[in-house]
Amino acid sequence: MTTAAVFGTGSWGTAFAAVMADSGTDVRMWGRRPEVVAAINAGRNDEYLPELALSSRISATSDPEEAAAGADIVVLAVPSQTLRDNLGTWGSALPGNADVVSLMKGVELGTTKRMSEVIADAGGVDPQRVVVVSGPNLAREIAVRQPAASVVASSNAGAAQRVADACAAPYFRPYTGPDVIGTEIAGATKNVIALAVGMAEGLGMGDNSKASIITRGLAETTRLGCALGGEAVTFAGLAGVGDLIATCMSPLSRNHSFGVRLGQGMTVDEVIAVTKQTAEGVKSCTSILDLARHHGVDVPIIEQVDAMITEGKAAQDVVDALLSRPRKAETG
Ligand SMILES: NC(=O)c1ccc[n+]([C@@H]2O[C@H](COP(=O)([O-])OP(=O)(O)OC[C@H]3O[C@@H](n4cnc5c(N)ncnc54)[C@H](O)[C@@H]3O)[C@@H](O)[C@H]2O)c1
Ligand SMILES: O=P(O)(O)OC[C@H](O)CO
Repeated sequence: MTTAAVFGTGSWGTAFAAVMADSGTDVRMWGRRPEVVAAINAGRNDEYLPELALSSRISATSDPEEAAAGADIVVLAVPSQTLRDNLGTWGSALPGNADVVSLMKGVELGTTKRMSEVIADAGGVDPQRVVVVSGPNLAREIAVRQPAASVVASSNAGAAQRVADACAAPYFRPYTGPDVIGTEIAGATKNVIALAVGMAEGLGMGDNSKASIITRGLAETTRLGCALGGEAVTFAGLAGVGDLIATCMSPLSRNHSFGVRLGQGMTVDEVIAVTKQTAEGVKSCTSILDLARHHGVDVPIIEQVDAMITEGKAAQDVVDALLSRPRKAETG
């Protein structure tokens, strides 16, 4: 019997806990808010996933030691920019022999580290034990057991296989792979492209415009990921184009919805004020742009999203800037 600990009781931490429970894995969740912990122990997490009745295989605690004790797999699902501080607080509770899974889709501000690098760095975890799960996995669809697939990536094939075994459910199909860098860059960057697509939708643009941003967004995501050491094939797969389509097209995506509001004319601060959950692209656009500049990669859409988020550039000016760039060959 596999036992997993899930750190983070938000949408995806809870939905992934439910997937693992449906796979036959016992799950203990750690949450910082006592009312959410109590709700989970009563079989619900209504604040994040009101449609989900939790399995009796899932329990919760506010004590990180209790959550992690004896876990074969530790799953991390807190907002990306909080991971380092969290690991500083409870990283020492993680069992030395557990596989450590990142569900997070962000790049750390300041350091430009991917989440697997932060886990190794701040959690003292051997990179051979780090696994990344990423794909078209909108939590609210998974919570009602709609079929979806995902990528379980690790440089250690055994670790990827163990995690895939612990989350394979009748409606959730994990595919293993070795490309940690590509999987993480694809997951973090699609959030930024979804902000741009949402912004276009908010301006009243239709499917041609959105498909154009998605496709050119995939081109710059692939360029960046490959420059960092990722494999091009990853960007054509579930963690790449699969997640990009889901996030850019779905009203369930927080990043997409954030972009729609910007396109409708709200300011960044106004949107933040009405956004309760994590929209990772809002913070990671700057760290991803920093990564791209450091590696000399041209990322015009990410650059414009960053200007919209950090400088308050107007949505229409973003569109004008993108359309007035010098023309070039599509593959260039
Ligand atoms: N929701 C999805 O559909 C989905 C799917 C795949 C991946 N992800 C990724 O999973 C990660 C988590 O997203 P989510 O949807 O669960 O977010 P969420 O906003 O629903 O939940 C975040 C959780 O972290 C907690 N939290 C917030 N600040 C914290 C802090 N400083 N310390 C500790 N805990 C803190 C919140 O209380 C909440 O329990 C993100 O990187 C996201 O991109 C989300
Ligand atoms: O709601 P978002 O925008 O964080 O996207 C959720 C997932 O990453 C989709 O796979």
